[in-house]
Amino acid sequence: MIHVEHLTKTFGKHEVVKDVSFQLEQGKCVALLGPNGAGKTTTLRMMAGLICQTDGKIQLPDSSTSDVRQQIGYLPQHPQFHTWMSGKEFLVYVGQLAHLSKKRSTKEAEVLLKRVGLEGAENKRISKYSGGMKQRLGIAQAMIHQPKLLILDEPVSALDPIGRRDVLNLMQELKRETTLLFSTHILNDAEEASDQLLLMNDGEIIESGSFADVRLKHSLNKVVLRFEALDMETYINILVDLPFVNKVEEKKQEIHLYVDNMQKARTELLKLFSEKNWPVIYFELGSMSLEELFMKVVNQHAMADRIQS
Ligand SMILES: Nc1ncnc2c1ncn2[C@@H]1O[C@H](COP(=O)(O)OP(=O)(O)OP(=O)(O)O)[C@@H](O)[C@H]1O
Repeated sequence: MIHVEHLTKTFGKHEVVKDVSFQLEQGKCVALLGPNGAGKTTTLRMMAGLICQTDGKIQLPDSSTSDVRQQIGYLPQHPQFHTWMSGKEFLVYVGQLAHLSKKRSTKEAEVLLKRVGLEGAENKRISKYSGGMKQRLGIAQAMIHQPKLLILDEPVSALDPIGRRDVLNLMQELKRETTLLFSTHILNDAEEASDQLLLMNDGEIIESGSFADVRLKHSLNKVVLRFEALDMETYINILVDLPFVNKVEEKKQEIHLYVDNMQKARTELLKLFSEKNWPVIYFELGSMSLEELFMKVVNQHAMADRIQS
């Protein structure tokens, strides 16, 4: 376990990370989500040992090493490379900065270049690399000293769809061997790549847990239906009279039902579809897009803050 306890950072009078506590289970991949300015980068930079916290502590698995950076690999939001170097030269150089011998660093570099899919490009100058290749090289440099925790700050936000896909696939592989914490504001990427989320807003963690649990907690009493045949009126006229349905909305080719009780709605609707032989092609319970969920939690938090003050 990696424990972050009461982490706080103040710049001048501005408290940008406010008493943040969370735990990262070893071998998990966790997404740190939040709007611009929420405090994600500041939190990650404190965890990476790049800036000092004003208060609180970060406890890593191996407490015997005094320099936490030996246990942590970090990819900054805007990584910088010596672009006149080749990918391999750069990795060997970074490995030596992380106190590996030249021999060990060269060996690790060769293994990592294959792992991140830069085989064949290892002797090419970094200036000739695409954005996705640079990002994969950035991940390799963060892993050269085999850290226990890999921290990636916005690893995919600046990439085109192909680069994004490559890096997301790589993250899927890496999470099998190291704990991974990455920040993003691309919600679908977060859900695809990670097991858990930490949602940050205005310097605080306002939601955490698995995506499934968070979705369940904030799910709406709403059912979305789509039918193969588009005679919407017929369906709506029947659905609107069901005792557990409060409201029916027609949205493009979907019918949205707002219901009292999700369990009852599920059972009764399935019975109805079967009795009437309705050609249902889509049936979703408690639906809310990730964006809606994100906005709901952030707005609830802002509202609670306003009421308190
Ligand atoms: N060195 C600094 N000095 C003063 N204020 C800072 C410093 N670094 C960050 N901040 C402020 O701290 C707040 C949080 O910034 P941070 O970069 O951690 O947010 P973020 O969630 O990573 O945002 P983004 O998604 O835009 O990168 C912002 O208001 C920012 O202006």
